[in-house]
Amino acid sequence: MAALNRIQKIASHLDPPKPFKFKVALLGAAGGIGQPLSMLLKMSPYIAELSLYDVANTPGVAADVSHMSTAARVKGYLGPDQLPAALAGSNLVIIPAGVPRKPGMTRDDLFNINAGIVRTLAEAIAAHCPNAWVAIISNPVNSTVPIAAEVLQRAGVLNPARLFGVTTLDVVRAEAFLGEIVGADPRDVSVPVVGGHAGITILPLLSQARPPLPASVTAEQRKALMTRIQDAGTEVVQAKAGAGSATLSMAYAAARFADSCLRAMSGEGPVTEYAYVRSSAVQGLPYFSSPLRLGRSGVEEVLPLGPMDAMESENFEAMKAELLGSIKKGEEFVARGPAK
Ligand SMILES: NC(=O)C1=CN([C@@H]2O[C@H](COP(=O)(O)OP(=O)(O)OC[C@H]3O[C@@H](n4cnc5c(N)ncnc54)[C@H](O)[C@@H]3O)[C@@H](O)[C@H]2O)C=CC1
Ligand SMILES: O=C([O-])CC(=O)C(=O)O
Repeated sequence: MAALNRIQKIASHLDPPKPFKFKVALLGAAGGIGQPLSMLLKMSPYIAELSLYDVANTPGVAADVSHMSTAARVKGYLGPDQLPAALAGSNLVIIPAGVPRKPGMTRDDLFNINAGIVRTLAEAIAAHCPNAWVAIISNPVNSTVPIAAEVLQRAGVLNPARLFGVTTLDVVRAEAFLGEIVGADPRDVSVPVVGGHAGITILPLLSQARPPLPASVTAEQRKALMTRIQDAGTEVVQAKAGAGSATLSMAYAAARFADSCLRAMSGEGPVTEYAYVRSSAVQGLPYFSSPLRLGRSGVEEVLPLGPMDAMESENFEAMKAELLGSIKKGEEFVARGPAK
């Protein structure tokens, strides 16, 4: 027994427990993404307090998740009156609040409802946790991130190094699909995915994939893989046939993104992650998803996109007008002010 205790003591010294120190707020916690994401976040070794906010059903979700035997303390908050308390002291705020697509819709078709939701939530963040890192999942991401940025800027608290559009699901899908093709564990696969988060603005850089695509893959098959990654959200929307869009894979992707943020905040850097951020990576496009080096203070460096082959360069040029249009649409929405 004494020997076992000694071994346990040595082992815990070699692998010290993670600091359970951060408060993470999840806005939209009772939804299709919010519920499985609540569960995954409750398992994070970095989270001391998990704040679950929604306009419906949070007491049940919070009660359920709080019974998991992991360290994070869980609190549920319901409705706008409880939003300030949900946010106060948060280090990271994750936002999957808003409506999802149905078959036949584009992400931009969600703008009219989700733009107002993101604006309201960003106003509350500016007032109650202005230094938090903010990760936006709500679609259309290409516009909702500029909306949040404009709100935070008008409140005088914008830190572009801490505002992210979550595009991790595009990377996760690229890894899964390439893993299938090359017969590798997706965890050993890497594919940069840059640009934005809708249709052709999603640009997988297959020429930089590791392991590389086999030489036997034809240009046509390469193009088909690129298109599948770009349309993967629609693939799920159609398969769910009216019951929503990706929720489980999105929760997985968001948990992975949150883990990267919390590792970076903890100083366990350098952490490399992809996200849609305000940057000067591409001339004429104030927001772009790039590989990022994250550190304690947020984005410490926007990393280069790297070389593109002819097909990728063509797509890169083709996406620019659409991405800029979506950015401007978000910015103009905030400039117009609330509907009278
Ligand atoms: N960035 C990405 O890669 C992805 C983004 N999405 C987007 O995520 C969003 C959420 O999707 P789901 O969870 O499937 O939708 P859902 O409808 O299942 O859940 C949304 C939740 O947001 C809540 N909500 C609505 N208004 C709110 C407000 N003002 N404050 C707080 N909560 C509010 C609802 O009560 C609901 O619980 C959609 O806009 C969807 O398009 C979905 C998948 C991937
Ligand atoms: O496609 C949708 O509407 C949801 C989404 O963003 C995705 O799955 O990538």
